Amino acid sequence: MFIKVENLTKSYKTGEVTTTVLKGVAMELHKGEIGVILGPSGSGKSTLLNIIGGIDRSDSGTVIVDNIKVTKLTDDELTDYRRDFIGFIFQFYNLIPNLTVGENIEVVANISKSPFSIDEVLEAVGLLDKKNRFPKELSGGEQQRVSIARAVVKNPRLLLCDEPTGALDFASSREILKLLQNINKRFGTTILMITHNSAISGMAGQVYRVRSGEIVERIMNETIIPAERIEW
Ligand SMILES: Nc1ncnc2c1ncn2[C@@H]1O[C@H](COP(=O)(O)OP(=O)(O)OP(=O)(O)O)[C@@H](O)[C@H]1O
Repeated sequence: MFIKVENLTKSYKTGEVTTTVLKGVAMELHKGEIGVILGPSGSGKSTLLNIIGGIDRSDSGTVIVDNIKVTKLTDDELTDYRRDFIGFIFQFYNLIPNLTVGENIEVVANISKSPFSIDEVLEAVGLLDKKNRFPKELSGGEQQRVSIARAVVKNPRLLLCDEPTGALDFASSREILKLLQNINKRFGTTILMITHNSAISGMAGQVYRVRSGEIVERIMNETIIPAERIEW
């Protein structure tokens, strides 16, 4: 199993108040698969994704990604794990405004162990002709495509997407989902994506529905819907 999460718990303490965010979560995902985590706001989706990606730590339980016991890593090992294995895509693109599209991607390629070529990745996201533009000269959908190229260029073993279409209109969202499906096919990248939009779940091999810090449903899709056919 490529991702294996067992009995994961996490609480946050603010002053006297303790909020239990994950209550014994278990999930798994095969190599090369697209998984979706579906659930309402505040249900613990980002916390789960961040622990899998080594941005946050659990209180107890285990996360194993490609045979790496993430929950046992030291802080330094977690930094290497994030840099070498994980690509992150967030709702907001976090591009560096005074660098061009090409340079935004190059920054990541330069610190990667076995990066893809910048032009190959830009071509895959359909932005090769905009390589010398600055982020502010692009639409929101195009900026998100740059952030996908930036996450993919390092040749990550796992791509983690937190509401990647959250800031986009329907047409741009569908383009982004199509692109993620293409990246999964073309580079064989395993993708785990958070959304609160249940229409998106059709494009995934597996869907985990989260409610109040618990997995309440696991759906295995026999047929995967091409993103261009998704409607909402
Ligand atoms: N650093 C933190 N300190 C305190 N509470 C936190 C922290 N991070 C998250 N929480 C709380 O944990 C709960 C789950 O948050 P999380 O972001 O994982 O949910 P989510 O399902 O991703 O929500 P959304 O879809 O709104 O992003 C929320 O009640 C949130 O307020």
